[in-house]
Amino acid sequence: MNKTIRFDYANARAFVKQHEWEQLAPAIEIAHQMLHSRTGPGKDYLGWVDWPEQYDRDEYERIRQASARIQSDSDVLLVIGIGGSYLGAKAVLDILGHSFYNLLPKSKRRFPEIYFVGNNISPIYISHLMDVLEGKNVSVNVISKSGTTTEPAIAFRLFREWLEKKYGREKAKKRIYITTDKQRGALKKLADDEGYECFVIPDDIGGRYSVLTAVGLLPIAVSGANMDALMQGARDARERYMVMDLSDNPCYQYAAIRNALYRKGKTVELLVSYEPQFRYFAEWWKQLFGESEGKDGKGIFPASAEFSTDLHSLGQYIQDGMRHLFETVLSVRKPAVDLTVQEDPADVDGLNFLTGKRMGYVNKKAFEGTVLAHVDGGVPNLLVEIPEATAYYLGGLIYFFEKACGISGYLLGVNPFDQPGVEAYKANMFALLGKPGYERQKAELEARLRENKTYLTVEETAAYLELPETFIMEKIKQGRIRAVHDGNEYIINKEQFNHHLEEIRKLREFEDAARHEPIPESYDVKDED
Ligand SMILES: O=P(O)(O)OC[C@H]1O[C@H](O)[C@H](O)[C@@H](O)[C@@H]1O
Repeated sequence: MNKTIRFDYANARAFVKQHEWEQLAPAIEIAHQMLHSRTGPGKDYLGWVDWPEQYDRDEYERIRQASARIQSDSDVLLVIGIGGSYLGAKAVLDILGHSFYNLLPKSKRRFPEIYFVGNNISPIYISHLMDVLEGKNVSVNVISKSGTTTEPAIAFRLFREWLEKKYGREKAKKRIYITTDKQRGALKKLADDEGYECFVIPDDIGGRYSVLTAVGLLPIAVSGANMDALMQGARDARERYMVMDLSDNPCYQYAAIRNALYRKGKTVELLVSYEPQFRYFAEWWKQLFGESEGKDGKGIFPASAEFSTDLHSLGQYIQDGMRHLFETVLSVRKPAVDLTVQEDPADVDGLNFLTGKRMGYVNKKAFEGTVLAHVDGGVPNLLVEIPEATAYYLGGLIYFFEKACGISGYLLGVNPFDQPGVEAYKANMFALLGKPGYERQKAELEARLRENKTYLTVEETAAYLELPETFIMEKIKQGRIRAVHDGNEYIINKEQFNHHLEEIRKLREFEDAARHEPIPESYDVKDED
């Protein structure tokens, strides 16, 4: 009989009155109904609810076969994707794998090194990764539901070229695996045209809910992790967290208590772990809750911390700073490996009282002491504990948070399954990059950018004043515009000279008007700082 994931909110109960808790029960029931009868906002994105039961078995088999192929013909798998298209796989790999897996000698490693890329726009990151690939056999899994996300698309261009250079176009095709929409999108079309093997992100599962689909499963399978156990864990969790009754459903209790805390000003939730292997699980969780709840001017801000590391940096704030925090500690009952503290005859650090103690035990005491201190400091503490860091419990944990997030979003009164706010920066970025169709926005945004700057280069000053660069340069050289050398270029402090910008413009008008007459010597735009 499998053990269960434990949720304990005893260290938060002092912050929530009994009637506040009881009053949430009917709201939980409504949220449960909305989710299960598919009547709430975002109802077209509830495919994840029954996915652990209803996933496509044929595709699952194809994932297994593709992973075996990658394991046999590749030293490296590159996983290209961003947000929901990489965080889940990275989280699972980090927890189930070796902390330094990619660096292990080949004799200690049975499966390919795995690197995640296309999750930033950093040329440094990509060129450094290319250095690592020298002399290695590489396969690529490109993951994008929309197929048009900028970061993975740029990375894919670069690595596709890299593969084609190394293997030739035809052989490269056998090393490219695409995970995208079933029918639509640029990536799907490219995959069909080129004959890349394709896996599906179902229409009714959003990116942040997709880790148990091909999105997460292919990289997870390549890493050698047990995807059957992962799915079984999620399946059992689905069953376990189906109960509508708040008093008997830990998943709903988590949703309820965080909502109760939010209502009284605890607007930041810190997901805390004492194992660095959970770092990316927290990143996955942050996207899950951040994109699901942060809208309509509402939502708990999901943040994370790693203890005891961050107790030496953020610890002061958590203990003593603004009281808008609560913590959810993710704990593993039994560490996968343990070490013993050695005796030091000189006892220079005074720690001989720990001699013979297991490090896992010391970590546990750090955790227990911290919880008490933080609760005393006014930080409610929740605990989510898994028996062991295995694929089975991880599958359950993923489902626990996915469902809690959906319910929590409904309690908050938002659509937990859309993310309209993510588009704003994208539209601006496209406009600034000159994407066709964005011409009007481009001019407006560039004007705003110039307006918001303190320092302008010659080029920016020229654009700002709509004057030729040569004119600005000439006036700087004549000493009529004050500028300072910054490396090879001049920069102009716009704020300092703001009241003169108009005069610089006039200077130009004078010149234009009196093209044949000299500019009056007395007109000087130089000024005190
Ligand atoms: O899978 P993709 O379509 O490339 O999307 C990747 C990510 O980017 C977007 O900006 C969304 O906000 C995320 O929810 C999504 O996970």
